[in-house]
Amino acid sequence: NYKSKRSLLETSTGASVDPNHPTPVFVYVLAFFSALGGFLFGYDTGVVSGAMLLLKKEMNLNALWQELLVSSTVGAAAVSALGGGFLNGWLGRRVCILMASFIFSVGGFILSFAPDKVVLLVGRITVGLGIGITSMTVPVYIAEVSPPQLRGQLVTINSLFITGGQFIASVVDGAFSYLSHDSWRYMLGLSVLPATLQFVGFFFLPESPRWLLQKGRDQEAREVLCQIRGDWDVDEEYDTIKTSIEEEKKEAGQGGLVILRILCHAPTRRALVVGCGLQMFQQLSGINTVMYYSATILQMAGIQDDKQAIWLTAATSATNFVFTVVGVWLVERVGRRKLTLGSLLGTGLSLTLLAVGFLLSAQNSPAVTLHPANSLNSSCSLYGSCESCILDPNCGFCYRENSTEVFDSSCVPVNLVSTDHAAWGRCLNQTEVGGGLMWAYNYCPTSYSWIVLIGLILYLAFFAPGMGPMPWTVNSEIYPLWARSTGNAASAGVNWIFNVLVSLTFLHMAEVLSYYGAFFLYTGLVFLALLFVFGCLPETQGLQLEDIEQLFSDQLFHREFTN
Ligand SMILES: O[C@H]1[C@H](O)[C@@H](O)[C@H](O)[C@@H](O)[C@H]1O
Repeated sequence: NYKSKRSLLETSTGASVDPNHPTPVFVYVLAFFSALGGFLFGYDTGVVSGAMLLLKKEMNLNALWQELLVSSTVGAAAVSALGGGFLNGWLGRRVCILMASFIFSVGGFILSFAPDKVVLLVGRITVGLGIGITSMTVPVYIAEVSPPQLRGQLVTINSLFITGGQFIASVVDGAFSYLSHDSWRYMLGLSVLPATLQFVGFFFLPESPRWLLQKGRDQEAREVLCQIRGDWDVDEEYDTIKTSIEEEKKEAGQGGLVILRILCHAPTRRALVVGCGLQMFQQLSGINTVMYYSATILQMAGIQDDKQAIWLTAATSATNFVFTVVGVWLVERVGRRKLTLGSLLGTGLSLTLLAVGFLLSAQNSPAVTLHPANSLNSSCSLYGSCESCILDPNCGFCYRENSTEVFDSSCVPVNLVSTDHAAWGRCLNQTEVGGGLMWAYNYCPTSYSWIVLIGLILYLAFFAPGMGPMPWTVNSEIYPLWARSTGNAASAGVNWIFNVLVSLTFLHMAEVLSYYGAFFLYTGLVFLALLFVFGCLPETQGLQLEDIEQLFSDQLFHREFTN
């Protein structure tokens, strides 16, 4: 069974894994420069929301262009992650990282000097191409240079840099939003700095010894191993990698498309199912929806100053970042499997709480009491409650409130240039109106907001240590060397494809199912994920990469997991 197989593996390679042996500082340097790729991934996906608030006014962007500028990056990342597998196997991890940081720098320049929206789109696509390659290469590189007992932690640091990048992006968005003219150029262009740092750094850093050995560059591989293992005896690790490459050649054959060989060879096929499944479920848990709509969620919770919205997003990404630190700390203490299972359970319960909060708010949604004369030719006038009003992206809720109730409320069209105001009427220029008049776009005043707020914080606290980083960490280790680039490319591609799908469908889904329906749906998906992980994910902690394939020699869902 699984447990005895694991202990067998531990004794077969245990000799080379001495947890008390000091790890050379050089490995941390490698991990740091690689994880700058994670930082860029996080920064460039995170910075766009704040930049968009300014861009849509300055460049007069309609909804389609806003959507294009946000989603094109994620779409391009999907394409380049899939293509990155081939580049990775062919040119090596180091050249791919150099290439990605170069692409990031070029993208950053294009974005900061963009004269119009078309050039902006080119810049966003360029940056996306960099993100895709980075997202699949960096975890592989870190996993391949790390000693087994530190591998989980070092690869998870890359995820910490992703959430760190998202956090810094939201702080930069907040800071530059005070400089009105052209400040989006700084927001989007700042990523050139870490990209250049990574490019220069990687000029001096070595290629992965495993890739070198696979390409028959044995001498170089041995030199790199000596460099990254300090005064350890590298003979055993060197021999294990070499033998496993030879065995792999015999077992899985050599010719043909790698993806077909992965699919025809049962253990790698199972690993691919696990890897892609984890990445799919990560996105289906709704992380990016929760992060993106966190400002709205917090507004519902009573913080109604629009100027603060950008800082509220920073608070959310800070929470995501801080709890990823917990993941880095736990991954080598409790292992990948328990961490992921615990995280999913907590995420599912928090989503239930979020959904219940939204449900109670919807059921107690304030009624529309005023129907201004000129609203009759707009669809907004048809809605009878705040809930149905705000689910229509063209409408907002204009109202007064005292300490106990909402009154004098109407549903009116939103100003399409700035959703901070109505298109006409009492809430046309909210700042001048005063007198207790409020404008709510995307949310309703509710007294159940505290449930939603607690749900949001718990969601991030549970998601960030496990389901955030583990799909990346596990994918970096479950494939044998010959299948590693392709396996990671496929699973990273799945991650990006589901990222696009979830973000493009959320608002439509909310229109049909309302917010609580959408969150109940995510809850259901998370419980499915729990079953999937319970049945399929073996523990890879502490094992040498070359031994992990054996964990997939049994059927998925049929294993006896005692861990
Ligand atoms: O692991 C990361 C992380 O959790 C991010 O916060 C999220 O935006 C990404 O989509 C995900 O891949």
